[in-house]
Amino acid sequence: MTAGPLPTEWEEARAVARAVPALPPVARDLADALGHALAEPLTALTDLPPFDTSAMDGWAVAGPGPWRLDGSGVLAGGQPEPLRPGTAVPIATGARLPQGGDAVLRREDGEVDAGSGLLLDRSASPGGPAPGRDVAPGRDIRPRGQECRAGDPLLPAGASVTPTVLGLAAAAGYDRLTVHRRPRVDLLVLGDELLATGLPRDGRIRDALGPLLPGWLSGQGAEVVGRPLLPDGFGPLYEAVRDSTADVVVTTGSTAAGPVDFLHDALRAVGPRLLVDSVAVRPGHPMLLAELPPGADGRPRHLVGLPGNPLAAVAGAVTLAVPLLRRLGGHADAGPLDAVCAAALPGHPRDTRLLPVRRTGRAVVPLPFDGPAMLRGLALADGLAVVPPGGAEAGAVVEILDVPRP
Ligand SMILES: Nc1nc2c(c(=O)[nH]1)N[C@H]1C(S)=C(S)[C@@H](COP(=O)(O)OP(=O)(O)OC[C@H]3O[C@@H](n4cnc5c(N)ncnc54)[C@H](O)[C@@H]3O)O[C@H]1N2
Ligand code: MOO
Repeated sequence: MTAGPLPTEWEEARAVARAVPALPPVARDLADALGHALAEPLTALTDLPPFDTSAMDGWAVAGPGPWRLDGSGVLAGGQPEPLRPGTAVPIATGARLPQGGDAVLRREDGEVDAGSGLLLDRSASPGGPAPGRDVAPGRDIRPRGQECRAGDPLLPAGASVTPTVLGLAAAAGYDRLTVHRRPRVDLLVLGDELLATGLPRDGRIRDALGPLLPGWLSGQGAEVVGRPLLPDGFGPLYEAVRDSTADVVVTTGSTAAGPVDFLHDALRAVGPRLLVDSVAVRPGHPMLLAELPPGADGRPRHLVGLPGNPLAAVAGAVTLAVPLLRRLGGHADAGPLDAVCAAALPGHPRDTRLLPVRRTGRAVVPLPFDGPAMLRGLALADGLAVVPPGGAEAGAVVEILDVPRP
């Protein structure tokens, strides 16, 4: 009997997966930039606000009141006439403040005197008008440059482009962003026993990973380009890996030493460098990471081999595929997310364990149905707890790995 490969420690495996350079920068329209990472810092192209702006509906006023009304009003998007001292003009929230205007009197604080036609500030006396009181200069004005000046750094390179980042970039004047290219992934799902539709029958079961993994990986910035179900056997797997032009090939199943586990043979034939060949983690220990021969652009390509048991495949995805894809896509590390254990989390005697957990308040509890072939616990989970060898006691702090949500 031959001994298996020496497993890589779990933290070390994550570090190996992260040790890749980011893919090259590309320009993308805002509408196509979501989920990418910024390849350059986001710098304001304009002052924000770009001009002095009314923060409220009311009147723009010039100097102390009472004020004579002048003009029909300023709406957002309009170009106002200058205001002379002692005059006021109706103004809408977001409208540009007229030159000479030094405050905004809110609609609910002002009253036009029926006799004189003058605008009075009645904010000091809820019972009635208080002629002569002045709204303080600067009141309810958003001054030009309050949020940023043109040239100010808004976000560093490596920031992930979220919906909020798209909004900020648009506000700051951008039509296009320079982002890292998204890693392209070929997902190869292996196993003659797998059915794509219908009920399990005749010893065969449904493929759970074809439906599960694309959403998980694209949520990490990857573009899943191919996802065939491959039959067991050396030939189909070898050809699919050899012919793939994706940045990353992700396989499921065939990592262990069963009679139809051809992944190691196929890899030997393609000629990669094995970077990780099994990890000291449960479930998922037969996972592997290999550097494939370079593609047409000379860049290294990678293969992540995930075990076939579905929860073990997810453990492999979060350990190897997620850090690799985040780094290829140029995303900065978010830093670990920690939580307190509300109850003891069971561990493995020697290996790290990744355990589906649910949040209760600010703490986490383990979920049942956490076997390597099960997804029932994970489907209810808020995250995967990283449980050290021997387990974690109630009150201990553990790292939590995110699970995707819509
Ligand atoms: N003698 C040993 N046997 C096994 C070991 C071991 O160390 N020594 N490790 C076990 C562990 S742990 C795992 S995990 C699996 C890894 O197996 P493979 O990666 O080779 O995967 P398969 O043999 O193809 O399948 C395992 C299991 O998972 C089911 N499967 C596969 N793909 C899917 C899918 N897409 N959707 C749903 N279920 C899937 C498959 O039917 C098998 O039941 O090896 C253990 N054995
Ligand atoms: O570790 Mo296996 O990966 O238990 O299912």
